[in-house]
Amino acid sequence: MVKIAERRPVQSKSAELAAEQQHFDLARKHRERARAELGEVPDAAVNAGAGRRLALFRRNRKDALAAPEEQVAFGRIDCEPADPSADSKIEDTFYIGRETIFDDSRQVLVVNWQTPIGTLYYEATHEDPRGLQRKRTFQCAGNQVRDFDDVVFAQLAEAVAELEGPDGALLAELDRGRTGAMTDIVATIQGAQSRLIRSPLDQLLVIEGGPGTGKTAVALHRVSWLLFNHRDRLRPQDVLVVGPHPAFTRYIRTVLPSLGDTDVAQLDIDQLGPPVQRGRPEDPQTRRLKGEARMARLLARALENRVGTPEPAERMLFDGTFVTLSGVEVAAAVASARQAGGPYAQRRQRLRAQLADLVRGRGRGGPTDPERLGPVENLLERLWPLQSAAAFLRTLLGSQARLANAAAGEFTPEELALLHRRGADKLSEQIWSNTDLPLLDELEELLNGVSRRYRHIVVDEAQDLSPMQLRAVARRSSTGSLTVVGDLAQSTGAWARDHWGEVAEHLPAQLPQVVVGLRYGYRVPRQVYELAAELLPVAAPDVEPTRAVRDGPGDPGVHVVEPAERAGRAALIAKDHALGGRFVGIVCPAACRAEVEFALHANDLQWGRADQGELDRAINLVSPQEAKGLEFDAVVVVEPEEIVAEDERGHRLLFVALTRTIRYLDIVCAGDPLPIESGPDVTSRIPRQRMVVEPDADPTLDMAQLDRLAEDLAALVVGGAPVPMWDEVLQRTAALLDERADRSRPSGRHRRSS
Ligand SMILES: Nc1ncnc2c1ncn2[C@@H]1O[C@H](COP(=O)(O)OP(=O)(O)OP(=O)(O)O)[C@@H](O)[C@H]1O
Repeated sequence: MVKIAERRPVQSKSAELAAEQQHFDLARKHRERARAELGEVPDAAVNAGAGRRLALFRRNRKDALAAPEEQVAFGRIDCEPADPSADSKIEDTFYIGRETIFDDSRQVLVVNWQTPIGTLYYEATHEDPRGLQRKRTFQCAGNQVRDFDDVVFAQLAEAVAELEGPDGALLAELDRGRTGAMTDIVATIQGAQSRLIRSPLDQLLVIEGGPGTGKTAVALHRVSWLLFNHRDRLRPQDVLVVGPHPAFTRYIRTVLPSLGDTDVAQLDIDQLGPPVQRGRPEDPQTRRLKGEARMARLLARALENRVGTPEPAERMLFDGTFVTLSGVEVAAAVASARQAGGPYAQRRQRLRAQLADLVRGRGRGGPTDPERLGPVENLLERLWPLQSAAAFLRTLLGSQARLANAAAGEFTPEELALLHRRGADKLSEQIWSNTDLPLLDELEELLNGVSRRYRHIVVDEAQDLSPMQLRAVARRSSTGSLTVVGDLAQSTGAWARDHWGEVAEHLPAQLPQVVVGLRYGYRVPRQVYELAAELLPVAAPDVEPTRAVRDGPGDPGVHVVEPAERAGRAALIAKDHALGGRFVGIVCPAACRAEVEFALHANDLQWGRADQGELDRAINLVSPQEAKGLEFDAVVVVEPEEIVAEDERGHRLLFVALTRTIRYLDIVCAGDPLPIESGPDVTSRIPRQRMVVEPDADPTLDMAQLDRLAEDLAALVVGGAPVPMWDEVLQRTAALLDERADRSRPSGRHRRSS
């Protein structure tokens, strides 16, 4: 089954490299043979369905194979000989790669990283070598072996106390330039990470750890490992990965396919609810209230309150024949539908069937033909109205009386006032806030039952989710098997948490709940982490700092400037990094957003917008909230005091902003670069930069520049207001421009062509 190699005599490194290259070439030849064979499987199948499944199987297998130019293996392990005293010492050597490769006599040339043998590669340490003599890590260019590093466990045990520090391969990997897409880490998974990746399926596993400890990477590799090792119980379609926002989901979406797992659903938390128009802002108090678990009870009661009471006699006319049902018998049918379990729509069906039976029963003469039961439908609609989640919620929030009825003493009048709002005249024009989405999802469940359930769910950045959002996750779990990922020191927003128990209490409880931490920081360079960690005593005193595994190219740059220079300086620093070929993130608080966009534009720079799920430019503009989970080669943090002011747990938000870089950090500010003392209310002392757009036309402005200016303005409008308000924004903009034109040119108004 496995390749057994003769113990090699000690060779020169170049001879060893040549031998390794020979093995790599051989394995590649057989990988290509396997690829060719997949293309040659005959199409003939017993029927069309089987043919389609066969074609899909072939396509998936082919997609899972690494590209022809990719290296066949990234490591090798040499096991201790079974009998070291025997004369002819034979050792087992296994090459570890992304997929198993056989030669044509079914000898294994490369072993898949997800197998128990692959696990040895990641988890052997000098303290517990797990029967290994040596672990070899290859450095390759494509399939060409350039070099390798060996860890000989016996020697290592003598030489070091701790193996979890970075090895050469890991450092090289961490120094790789970033793009807008996360990549897999199969070649350099660390021991503690490996243990989490292959930890049992049947549990609710919380993976916690500081920024850049690899939580997301581990959770995604865990999905791949579980899919491989639990093929009998888990198919890709049984797994859901939930992220905090669209930019994050886009950022991670290629990792699983690169591991060969193509059909795993990856959604951001707001996609769990029904698809509706979003963009309504919500004040923090209402946001907090709408996230509370008691909202679920309010919705359930409100729905039950919609069920009507019959008249003392319900009279219906069927093709000239009157049928009368007594209010008592109809009420009994309603009561039995109320008591029946299941979603509202299902119980409505049950009531319909009961009413139909009643009108046909005991010689009453009601029609048997379902087509002719119109009057029953009318009664049903009056007693048990059919409704969509959106229509129901709009009506409920728009009615003080309905809210008060559903509150059942569980909400104060002030809280009900926070919930009450006038809905749009038409349902199609209703704009929903993000906090409405879990309410809609809850209603969808109450009305129709959840449509899709998964056997394993990963929830990333879970520390911020409200109880209502967690319920939306929980109801999609069919087994209680979850991987929950997060960092309490990065927990901000209306639902900032200090304990994992506050999250887990809203998740399924049928399986054991286990919290495990990762302690080594792979992303953030030591100098940057040390600066950011100064916030921890204020931001999250109970959270243990991580240990950064590597140094960065230098200390963070701190640029304290006049407010008027702030945005321009940030843009120029970002530009310099981008010209150096770096992937740049400008983490910018809302208060400085307009000035930074203006400065980028003035410098002729294009930028990606995380709020539109884009991280596709060399320079990307990201809010501190959107920055969660993301990383860049270089990060420019604008005005830390404003970031602190943006959230009740503002120091945590700043901690997030400062820990997004893998190499360079620049802070550009007019206030304090590291406002440890300040709280959310102190920023009034930072002079605000007011943007002044002079209406005088630049005589050199050409059509292309005009178009670009228009595009930028349009992007501001799109990101700043919901679609139905665009006209309003544009009219106000026009009025402002008129005003400016009047002020600067007393003799005339600027003219808009009609
Ligand atoms: N074993 C590893 N080998 C190579 N790179 C790694 C390893 N572990 C983590 N990384 C890299 O470190 C970076 C941070 O990883 P990841 O985003 O998973 O961290 P995180 O703990 O989820 O961070 P955050 O809390 O900021 O979201 C990523 O670029 C990831 O690829």
